[in-house]
Amino acid sequence: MALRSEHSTVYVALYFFIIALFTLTVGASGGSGSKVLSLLQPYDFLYYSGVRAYYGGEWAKAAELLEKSLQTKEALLRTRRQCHDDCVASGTDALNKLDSEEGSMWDLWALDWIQQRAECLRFCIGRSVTPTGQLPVSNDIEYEFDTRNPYNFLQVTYYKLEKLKKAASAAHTYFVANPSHLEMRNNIEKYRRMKGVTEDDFQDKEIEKHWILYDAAVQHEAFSDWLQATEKWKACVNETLWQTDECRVQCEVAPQPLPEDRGVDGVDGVFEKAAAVSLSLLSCRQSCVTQVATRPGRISAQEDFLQTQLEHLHIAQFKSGDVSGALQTLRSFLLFYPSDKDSLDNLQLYYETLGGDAESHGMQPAQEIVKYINQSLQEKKLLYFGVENLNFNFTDPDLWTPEDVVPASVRENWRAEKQKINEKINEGDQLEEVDDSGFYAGGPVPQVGVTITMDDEALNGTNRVVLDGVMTEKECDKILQLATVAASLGDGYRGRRSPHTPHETFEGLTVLRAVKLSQEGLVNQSDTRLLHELGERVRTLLHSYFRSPAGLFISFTHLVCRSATTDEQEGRMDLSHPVHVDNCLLEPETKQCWREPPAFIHRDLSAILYLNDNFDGGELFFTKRDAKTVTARVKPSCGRLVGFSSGPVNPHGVTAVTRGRRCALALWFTKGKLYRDMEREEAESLWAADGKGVLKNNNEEEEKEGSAIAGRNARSHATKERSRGRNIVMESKDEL
Ligand SMILES: O=C(O)CCC(=O)C(=O)O
Ligand SMILES: [Fe+3]
Repeated sequence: MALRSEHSTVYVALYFFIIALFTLTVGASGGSGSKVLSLLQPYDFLYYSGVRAYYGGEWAKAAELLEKSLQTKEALLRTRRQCHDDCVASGTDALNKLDSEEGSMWDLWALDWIQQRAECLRFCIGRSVTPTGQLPVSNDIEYEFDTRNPYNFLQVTYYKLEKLKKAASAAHTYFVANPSHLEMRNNIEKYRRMKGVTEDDFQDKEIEKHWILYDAAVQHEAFSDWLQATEKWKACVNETLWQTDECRVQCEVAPQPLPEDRGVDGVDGVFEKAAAVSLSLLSCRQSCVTQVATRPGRISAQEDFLQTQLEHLHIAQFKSGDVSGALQTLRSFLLFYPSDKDSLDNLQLYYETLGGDAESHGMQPAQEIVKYINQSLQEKKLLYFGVENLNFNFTDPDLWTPEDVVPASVRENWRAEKQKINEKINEGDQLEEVDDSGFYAGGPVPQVGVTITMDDEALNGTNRVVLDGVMTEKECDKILQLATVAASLGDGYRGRRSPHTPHETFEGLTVLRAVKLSQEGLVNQSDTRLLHELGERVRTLLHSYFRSPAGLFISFTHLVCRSATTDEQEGRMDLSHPVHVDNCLLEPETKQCWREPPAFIHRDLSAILYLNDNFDGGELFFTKRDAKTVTARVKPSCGRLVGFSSGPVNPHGVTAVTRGRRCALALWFTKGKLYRDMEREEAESLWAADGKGVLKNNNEEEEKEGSAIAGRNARSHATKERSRGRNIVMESKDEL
């Protein structure tokens, strides 16, 4: 990627620029140099120095500087926030005069107020931060911190310093924001197997509290624990409001780029310029809604984030018996959506239950929500005025904005855009059957005894196939046995609730884990070899059947068993695996599929090899892009293989497993060598290292067990080709 190599140039330029500024600052401070040094230094300078130390192999220094850059950035945000609060508290004088007798000089009092606030902030921030530390950082540095890249450097640095717990935490922190980073996933697996590292060490250092609360609330809901759910949703709403406020304050106190000057042709007088500055500020504040609602590692924000929380809170309160609380939350929600039919019906129901009306119960909407909405509405009014009359560009982050706030001309533009989207959706309907994966079903099946049971036509779709006879009964038994033993030994997934439904448990085994277990003599080695070989068998079959235009590499293999729990299973409405597409995020409403993380965007071909049929439910089904219209169903049985291209032509899910245990070997293939399964190669090299390996070790540079970590680093130099362009700054820091 061009961006990556550009970075190094940017770094060098940035480095000299910062050095020059830094030297000037320290030089100018003369005798009071020590005072300057005790102030907050520029965190971009610290980061850059840390990166330099990293490349120089000065690990202790690199760790110190990188840590300090993160801490300094955090301290800078806190300082600005504190100064904002102090200056707001002490700066009411000039504002009061706006309402006074001398109101005729309102413009001067307003300017006086602005000047006082500016002076207060300048003095306050200057007490804690060096002048260079106050300068805005470049977009590149912002990008580095936003994508948590300092943790990418830190994880290798800690590893070199043998601080494994810290390394595990840094790796995890980075991975949360970069979930499709394969090398980091591999590293994390390695840390997991290292002595002295425990599950608790995988801590996200940058985790935001509202996401913890959100996930906890959803969990409590899944288990119908309504009291706990209420508590968590309440805390989540408060935390979301607080985070939004934090973000909004930074719009005021952090340096902002001035709106573009229209140059020599510019006709802007002072008021036009001031209007542009104020519109930028308001737009920045509004964008905080999106910022707070975007999970790390995701590109898009969660729509209606705060409003969704209120809806959930309302239901949790009602279910836990707090009807007054539910009524108050419902009234808060109705401020956003005053004509929402379900909410109005519920409101009526509450009035009837409690008798009287809301006022008679003192149930006003929450004050914070009232304030939030009033503030936001006023900002939107100003912003839309700017859009209509001052050529300002503004993207409204909210869906709840009332129509009458938006000027007619802007609404007209929206309507035209919506029309375009509808046309696209219709196009999407027609495109539904078009697959641009490059696969073309219908090739030969090169294995004796394997038959084509269902093709595209029988499966009602594109690039889908069901093959039978891929495994013998004996082979199925062997792999089922392997799954059972591994689960009883405690694989990572043992006894875990399924990530998809609370009514099932989930066990999983990878090839590498199986090899390790067989090395320890805990499972049968021939079973492990079979597990490995099946990957190759399926690859050969599908490569041929789908007439794969290029090489096909195994990207991930997972032996997965789903078991019905002992709870009540009757009348289950949920799915064992909700409808999804394997390589993109399906949005059934628009029939779009977004190829962005956390989807596994490198997956090109999917395969599921079934091992048994002695369970109830658990059928695989394909749907249209609406995720509702079922186009085909497949009942699992031993040796049955389903193969399909991983893209948007093949949304699929699994019906609830209501009795017994359903086991299958899931395999994903990729056309990009870059994304081949490194764990598989590691497993192969373990066999080779044992001296008993008949398997080919594709990776000549791979080091032997015991120095596998160092080996990966050595190798990454030798395989620059593979990693180039994937890392922002350098190849070798990614993979251990
Ligand atoms: O087990 C199955 O039949 C399908 C599983 C699946 O779709 C997946 O893991 O992505
Ligand atoms: Fe899938």
